[in-house]
Formats: sequence, structure tokens, C-alpha cells
Amino acid sequence: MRYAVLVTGPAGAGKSTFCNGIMTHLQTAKRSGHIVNLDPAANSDAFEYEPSIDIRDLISLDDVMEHLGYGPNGGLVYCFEYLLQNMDWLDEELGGFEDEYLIIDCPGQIELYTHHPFLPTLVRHLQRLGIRTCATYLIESQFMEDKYKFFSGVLSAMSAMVNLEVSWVNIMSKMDLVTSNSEDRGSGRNGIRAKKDIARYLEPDPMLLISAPGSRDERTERDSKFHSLNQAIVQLIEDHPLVKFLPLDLTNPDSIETVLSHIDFVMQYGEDEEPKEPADLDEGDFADLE
Ligand SMILES: Nc1nc2c(ncn2[C@@H]2O[C@H](COP(=O)(O)OP(=O)(O)OP(=O)(O)O)[C@@H](O)[C@H]2O)c(=O)[nH]1
Ligand SMILES: [Mg+2]
Repeated sequence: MRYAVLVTGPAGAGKSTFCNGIMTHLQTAKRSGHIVNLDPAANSDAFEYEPSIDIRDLISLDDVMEHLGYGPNGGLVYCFEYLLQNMDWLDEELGGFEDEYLIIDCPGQIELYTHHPFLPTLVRHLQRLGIRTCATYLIESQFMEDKYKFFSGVLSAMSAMVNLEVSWVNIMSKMDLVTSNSEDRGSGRNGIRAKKDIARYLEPDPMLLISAPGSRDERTERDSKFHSLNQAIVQLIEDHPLVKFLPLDLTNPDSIETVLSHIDFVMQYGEDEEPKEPADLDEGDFADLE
């Protein structure tokens, strides 16, 4: 059985660093894994581990920009359209990997996750090849310092989830930065000071948008349209509590282990390799037989 973990999220969320972190962890646990780079604009320095499959071997953003005159974003879309037209390249690259755990590093343009058909097409393709696929969506802990920014992150995660019909693990990255913030109580910019505050972000409490004091509250009161938009968002998140974040602190191996075990769980990693434990039965279930 082959597995693939898509690592998605906005620019700079820590996706490539997370891919490296998982690789290190897999190696320590004597498990094998491979990085697949799907970012045609990736800087080679970003990879501690040489990607086993690299979209830049098929097409590079620099070439597209130089020879076809595209800018960076149009060029990226061009690269993906090119990949979709040349999926046999990917099939060939994937052909050499049996029983593998692929960690797929994606670019940070969120329009790719919210409305471009690229990722859904890719996921369907992987599933057709019999590869069990799940997706992670990272947002960085600094988002918690501004509740408006944070909820726009929640909405983009929701939108990505709805766009892609696979199991999801949402991750709050760079938690090491929060820890140091909370030790220095004076400097918490927008009130991320106590653990219970963090909990309201990891399991997003939409009331943060309405109740908590923040820099833009005056505007909220003055501008009733802004207020009713917030109300609508609160309602949406209350009605569809789809997004919860697992905290990720790459400086702590236990934290990586927890995140990885969630990813393994949603993909049912290893279930085929070991016989399944029969489900526990209540004594009562046998009563009729006696
Ligand atoms: N403190 C801290 N910094 C991090 C962590 N993860 C990433 N960074 C920093 O955040 C920046 C962006 O990290 P990347 O891993 O390149 O982020 P990315 O999501 O791959 O970025 P794009 O591919 O450009 O979208 C780099 O300067 C990293 O060093 C983390 O867990 N803690
Ligand atoms: Mg990256």
C-alpha cells in the first residue's frame, strides 16, 4: 500500500520545514518516506532532504517566466496545467515507489486550494493509482495574534477542505513562537497569553470575533455591515465546526509524533499490514446465542 500526505497552506506557513521535520522523524522511527516537491518555484535550499520526485524536473517556474513571459502567479498556474497535461510523467516517477509514504510539498498560493481544479484532479489521480491520500493544511501561530487574520485562515482552511474530498488534518504551525511569547507575558500583542486562550484558537471559538477586545472593535461598532458580516461568519463556523487545529512545535519530538500519528490514523496507515483487532463486543451481544 502506498500513502500520500499533501502538505498545503498559505505562503510561509512552514510547509517545507514541516516536510523536513516529518522526514527526520520517520527516519528516527526507522520508517521510510519520500519528499515530493510540487512547488515549481521552490528554492533548493528549502530542502534538507533531496526530493525523490520534483516537479522542477518536468517544468520550472523560472523557465516559464523567462521564455513565455508570465509573471510568478500566472506562471505557477501554467506549470500546473502543464503537469495535468503530462500526468504520465508523474505516473512514471511514482512507478518506482512501492509501499511508500510520500510527503507532497505544495506551493503557497491559496487560490490553488480554494478554486483551482488542480489539487482535486491530482488527488483523484493518486486515488486511481491506489494511493491512500490525505491532506494537511497549515496556518502559522502568528495568525492567532490578529483574530481577523486568524478567522480568514479558518475560512481558507474550510474552503480548501470543501474543495478536496479527502481526510484532513489542520495544523497550527510554529507553536515554538507562541511558547516564548507566553513566557514573556508583557509582550503578547493581541492577548495570546494563557493556555486557555490558545485553546479557543485551536478549536476556533467564533465568539472571539464578537466578544474579545481588539484593535478594530471601534470599527465593528461603527460599521454595522462589518458587524453583520462577522455575525454571518460566526453563524457559519458555529453551524459547520469543520476546522480544528493540532498544535505543531517542531522543536518538540512528542509534538511531531502526535501530529504524525493523527495523519497515520486518518489514512489508516499500516492497517493492511497487520491483522485487525476484532471490535470489542459487549457481553450482552452474546445473550441471544445462549
Ligand atoms: N520559529 C519557527 N519558524 C519556522 C517554523 N517552520 C518554518 N519556520 C520559518 O518560516 C519561514 C517559512 O518556512 P517554509 O517552511 O519555507 O514555509 P512554506 O510554507 O514552505 O513557504 P512557501 O513554500 O513559500 O509557501 C522560514 O523562514 C522558516 O525558517 C517553525 O516551526 N518555527
Ligand atoms: Mg515551501
